[in-house]
Amino acid sequence: MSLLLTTSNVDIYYGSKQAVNKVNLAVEKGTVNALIGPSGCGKTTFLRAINRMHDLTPGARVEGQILLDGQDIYSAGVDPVEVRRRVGMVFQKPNPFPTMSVFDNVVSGLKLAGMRDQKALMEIAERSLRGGALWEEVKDRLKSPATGLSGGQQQRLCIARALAVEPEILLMDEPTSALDPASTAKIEDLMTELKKVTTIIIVTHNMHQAARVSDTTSFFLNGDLVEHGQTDQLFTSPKDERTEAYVTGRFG
Ligand SMILES: Nc1ncnc2c1ncn2[C@@H]1O[C@H](COP(=O)(O)OP(=O)(O)OP(=O)(O)O)[C@@H](O)[C@H]1O
Repeated sequence: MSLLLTTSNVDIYYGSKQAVNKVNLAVEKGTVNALIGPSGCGKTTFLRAINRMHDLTPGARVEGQILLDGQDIYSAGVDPVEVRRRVGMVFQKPNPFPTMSVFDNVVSGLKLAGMRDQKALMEIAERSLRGGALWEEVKDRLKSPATGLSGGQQQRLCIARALAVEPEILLMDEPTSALDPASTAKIEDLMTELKKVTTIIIVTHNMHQAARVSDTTSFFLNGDLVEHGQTDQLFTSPKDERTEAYVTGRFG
């Protein structure tokens, strides 16, 4: 295993309000890492810092250091667009581009980057849709509108779209919270496959989901990273009494 992402003393502010305090976290390549904690504890705020999404939020500010493969993604001269290619994101609600076909959704990032070779685009679309466990369901309707897919299929399409540009990290912000149990199970199964090609950081409200899918878990409370560890250890023998209270359902 090798370290892929390291955050050092990361503070995040919205105006004068501090939402994340001095977070130090190390993520190994090829793992699934869950961020858990009660509503408003800063999970999403921290996740969005990892691909410079806060650049787009007026008043938001990130301090400290986030190293991706040894490079500080906030240092001068680093292009945020390139950071977002290296660090993809899947949101709570599936958000395929509504006017585009299934195929065009998957290859949209590559086309934007200037790729025109149809054969290469088709190969990447197939590989990405297979990666998103969606190929068999859509291979005969690649030119149909993406909005014709079910919610669960749309979310797997968004995963395929993220995979098409070969991200080193895939951020997932409660990716199954808008889905039914069968679609949720498909995406949970998929995560185990995805870590062969990328590294996942997932925000989830669902502790059972964190326990099922992740290798490590980080417990956040009031903007602090209270405890980080191997998922089994964190759920069965937490070191901090606040973690124990949360994982045993005493609050949150
Ligand atoms: N754009 C924003 N402007 C101002 N404050 C914000 C903004 N986004 C989030 N916050 C605040 O920052 C804190 C952390 O919010 P965040 O969404 O990161 O929490 P969370 O743990 O992801 O919560 P949830 O589980 O409910 O999604 C909260 O107090 C929230 O109100």
